[in-house]
Amino acid sequence: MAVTQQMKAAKAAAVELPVDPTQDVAPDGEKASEGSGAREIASLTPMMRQYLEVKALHPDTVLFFRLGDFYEMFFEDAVKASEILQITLTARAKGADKVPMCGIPYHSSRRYIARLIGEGLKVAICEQVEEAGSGPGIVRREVTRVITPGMVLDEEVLEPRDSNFLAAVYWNEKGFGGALLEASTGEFLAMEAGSAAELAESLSRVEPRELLVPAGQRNSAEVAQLCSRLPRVPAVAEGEVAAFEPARAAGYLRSHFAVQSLSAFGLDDAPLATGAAGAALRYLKDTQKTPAAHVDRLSRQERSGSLLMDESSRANLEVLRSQRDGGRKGSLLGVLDRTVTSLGARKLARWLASPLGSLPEIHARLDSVEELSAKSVWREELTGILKEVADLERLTGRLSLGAGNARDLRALGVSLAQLPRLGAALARCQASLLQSLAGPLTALPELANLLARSVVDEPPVALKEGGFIRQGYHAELDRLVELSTSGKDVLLKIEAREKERTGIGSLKIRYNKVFGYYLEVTKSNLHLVPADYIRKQTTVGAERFVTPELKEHEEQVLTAEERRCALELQLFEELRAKVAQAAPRIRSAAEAVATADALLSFARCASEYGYTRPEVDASEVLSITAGRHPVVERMLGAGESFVPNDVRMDPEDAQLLVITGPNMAGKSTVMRQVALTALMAQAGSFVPAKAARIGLCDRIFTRVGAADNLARGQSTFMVEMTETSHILHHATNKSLIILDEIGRGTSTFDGLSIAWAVAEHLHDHVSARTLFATHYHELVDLARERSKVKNLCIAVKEQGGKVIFLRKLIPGGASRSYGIEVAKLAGLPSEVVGRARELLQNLESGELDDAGRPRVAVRPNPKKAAVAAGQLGLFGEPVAPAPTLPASHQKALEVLKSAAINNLTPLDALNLLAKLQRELE
Ligand SMILES: Nc1ncnc2c1ncn2[C@@H]1O[C@H](COP(=O)(O)OP(=O)(O)OP(=O)(O)O)[C@@H](O)[C@H]1O
Repeated sequence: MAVTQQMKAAKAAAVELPVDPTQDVAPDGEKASEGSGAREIASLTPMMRQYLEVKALHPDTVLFFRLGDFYEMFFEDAVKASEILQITLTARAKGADKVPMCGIPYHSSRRYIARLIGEGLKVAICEQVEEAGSGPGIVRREVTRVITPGMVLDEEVLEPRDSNFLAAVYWNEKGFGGALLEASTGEFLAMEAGSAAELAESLSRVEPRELLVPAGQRNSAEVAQLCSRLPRVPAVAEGEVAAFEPARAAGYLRSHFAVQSLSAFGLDDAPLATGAAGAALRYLKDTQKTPAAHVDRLSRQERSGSLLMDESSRANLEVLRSQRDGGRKGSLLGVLDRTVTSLGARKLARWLASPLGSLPEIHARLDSVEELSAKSVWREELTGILKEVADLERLTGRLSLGAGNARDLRALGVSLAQLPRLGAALARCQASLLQSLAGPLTALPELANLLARSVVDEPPVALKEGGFIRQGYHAELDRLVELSTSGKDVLLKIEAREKERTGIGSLKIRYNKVFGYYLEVTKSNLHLVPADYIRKQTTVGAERFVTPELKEHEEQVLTAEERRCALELQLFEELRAKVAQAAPRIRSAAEAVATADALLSFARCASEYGYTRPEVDASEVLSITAGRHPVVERMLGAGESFVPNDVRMDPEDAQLLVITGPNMAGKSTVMRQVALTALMAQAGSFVPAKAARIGLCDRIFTRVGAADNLARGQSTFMVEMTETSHILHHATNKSLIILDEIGRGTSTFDGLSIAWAVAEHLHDHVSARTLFATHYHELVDLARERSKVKNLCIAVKEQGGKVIFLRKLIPGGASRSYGIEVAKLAGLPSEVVGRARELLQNLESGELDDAGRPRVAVRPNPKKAAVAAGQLGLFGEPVAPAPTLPASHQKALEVLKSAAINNLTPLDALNLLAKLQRELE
């Protein structure tokens, strides 16, 4: 029977069935036939029916159905999950209709959830919401929350050093609106943009994990455009169309934030951003089943004010991830992230993804880095304190949401206790930014004290059984704890006394839910039982008794225990409310911790990697002395060293640098290092150079390599041209452009023409600082025509027939590409290399064919050529009537004949022969 049919049938009918959940086929074992709805339903247990009802409400999720200590998955969910999670797929049933199922233990569910989320799936958690046996029928179960790639609160599912944003988008003919919401911290941003590309640029800074779009739009052209620019978004979810509707969304946001107008958030004139923000917040509340009290702020994000970069430029420059495997290793972030806290790590990633656009802010960061890099003792001191600070943002988020436990309170308390020390250390600094961080860090002493006094050092994970409130914090709790512990002691005393009184050595005081505490006497000792024992129950080998004294103590012990747990829970809630109240102050402190940690990380890199402070100003100059590539220099093997290079760009005479040089010489490396140096400087970091002057850039554009977007349905050349077109349309005289081998995706002449025209346009109309690497050596001639074009090349030396890469950038154009030498180095078969050399020689002779193309020799088939030559009488009389050749080829024939006579080079003769052969074929 088809699974969906079974599910549909379950929805349609309601029949009481046997209780055993494992028996999900008809009691008689008969196979239900297709379409036999009622019988199919009759074949389900109440549990399976409940499952199917819940699943019908959450069809787009993998449903985790709680059964005892396991989450079980059934039907397609089980098939999918067992494959992804690599767990055994079993079947529950008898007969032919087997229901696929698999399960995972409740206690280790988080890592399984993380894997499913990582695949872009949603997981609905269905829990038992009442005690077993507390009502008639099977226990009630409900979905308590839905975890989606963009909606994660669980510590174990979240990647500590990565942000986890949901991006909601809404658009109409006027433009695009977006909202970014981090469920675990409550961070909430909204923005508007003129196009999908512009919006994607803003969203990409935080690498959102999920895109929320209005229902029915998943496959729209707009979503396709956004997704193609946000390649790291693993999932697209749809939300109710009405939730995006601006007026309704505005009402929803006003009521959530309890404000009259959204003007304080900068959203009163931003209907598209409002629509996206309203839908994002609703999605959070719907999936997490929470009022989302921790989302207590919303801010409008403006594009201006930071250095803009689109996702593909960020990817080309390997800012956050390496292109090799998408990991941090091999990326700029991988090198510069020396942060201690997760807060700092996330902050640093944001700084690199979105460097600053304002000089005072850049200088403030640079001042801080300068001070910290000079004082290693301070760095050590600050690092020591930061090691004690947990993820304040996420802890507060969890606790404010009502999802945290006593361990979170403890971790928060310990962290808060460190903050005044951190504040005091920062207050000693000279740099104004560092000093300004001290204030928020010293603003929470009461909460730190409260948590230190109230929560034990090592609280249990579960709240239900108490045991996490510190002795001395609450008098009534202390009394109850005393009562329940002393009550237990009293029971032990009673047991010892009764053993002695009765002479029954095996007498035991035991407990069960039906009788509470009782005295158990084995059958062989019954004759010793005193008259005041009241018999309660007989079991196989023993009898159970109670006494009035025992019952009185039972009352004390049990009620004290119960009241103690209830009181601890109440105290926990009170503490949690205090944390929620202080959330804005904790967040400011978290922000200060993150900033200090990120600055410290920059300082550590500056001092350990030999970076220098860049001069950043409002000019359009970009001048780097002895610059290095921050990542390549750290990846070189033992014995290798990075060769530093100077690059100077100036609007007067060096605005466009044409860089030529052999393959593998280091063209891409030098261009990327210039872009990364500018980016690092604007992020507030020192740079890998002896000296650097960076005129503030408004954007960095790159067109590097053949980013293969075939998956997006575009050819490599089309992608190249689309990206180039984007650059030509958006670059300004403040931009920095990196163009690597423009035009290489098409034929030589087309490519050269395009490259030339692009360079001319950038020089004449855009005046952006441009680095242009090319293998078209003809472009070197542009410098003769355009005053602001400078030629640079990377030096190589030929020695003993080998090419030695010197990696040094020198003035002038390269004379050769050495592509064949590189191909040889790469291990191409010697036969192929030899043939390539032969062809190259021919091409370089500059001879053109009849169509005006450079002539490429075709290696003749010796046998056919001999026949052709014989037919033409080349070596004497024709052996057969010569074919009539068109006039153009008569000339070739003449040349060939004279070649034979005049002993021209064998290569020329062969070429002519080959040409003739082609004609004859
Ligand atoms: N300045 C340098 N010092 C040391 N090693 C370098 C330097 N520049 C480049 N390299 C090394 O040379 C390798 C090739 O450099 P790169 O990819 O920049 O060459 P390219 O000229 O762009 O080559 P192609 O034209 O084939 O794309 C790099 O991976 C790096 O390991």
